[in-house]
Amino acid sequence: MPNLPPQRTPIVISGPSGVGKGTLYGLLFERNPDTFALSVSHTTRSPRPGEEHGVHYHFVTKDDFLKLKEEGGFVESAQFGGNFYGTSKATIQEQTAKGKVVVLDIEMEGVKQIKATGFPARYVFIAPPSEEELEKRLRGRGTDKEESILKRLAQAKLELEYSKTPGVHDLIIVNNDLERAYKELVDFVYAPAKSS
Ligand SMILES: Nc1ncnc2c1ncn2[C@@H]1O[C@H](COP(=O)(O)OP(=O)(O)OP(=O)(O)O)[C@@H](O)[C@H]1O
Repeated sequence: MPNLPPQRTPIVISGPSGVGKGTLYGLLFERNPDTFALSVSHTTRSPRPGEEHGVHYHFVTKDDFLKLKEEGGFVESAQFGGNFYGTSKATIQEQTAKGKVVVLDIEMEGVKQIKATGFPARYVFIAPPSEEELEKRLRGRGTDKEESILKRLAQAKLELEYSKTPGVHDLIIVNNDLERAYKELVDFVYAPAKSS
């Protein structure tokens, strides 16, 4: 039986690359089966080894991406590291219709766009214990070339700055100890619905 949270509002998880977002919501999915669905983004970047179309991303051509964007098919889209990324409305609607709590893994510009549209969501920011530790994790992960690591670290500084803006996020979790960070996430996600 799915362990459904009292609130079913989609959860937007953001934070610098390499901070452990995927690791954290991976645990959420694993420990609460059939409850959550990751919103699969569209991207024009090439798949990394092991990434599958429709599972990790919808891999599309630049032309197809721009056409969907023009049609207003994205709740957010951004260009990062020379590629386009976006979350399609249809993807969120399909998963919500299936009864899932949708989790969106979104970078900073996307967060700003979704907030501007007034899309109902709960915003969680994952912060690193320090910039040094973030660099260590990015290198330790072994998926990125040096140039990409440097770009991600520069972007991380901007994201950390933005995360300090009051009222942007409903919860900020410092991902130091993984189990403690997980507990903060799960307590937030399963918090009783607020009566307003
Ligand atoms: N609390 C933690 N302590 C130590 N290492 C961690 C912790 N959380 C995650 N990591 C490690 O940090 C690396 C980056 O994690 P992950 O790939 O989940 O980051 P991400 O934020 O999803 O990155 P991206 O946005 O680039 O996909 C991984 O090697 C992961 O195992």
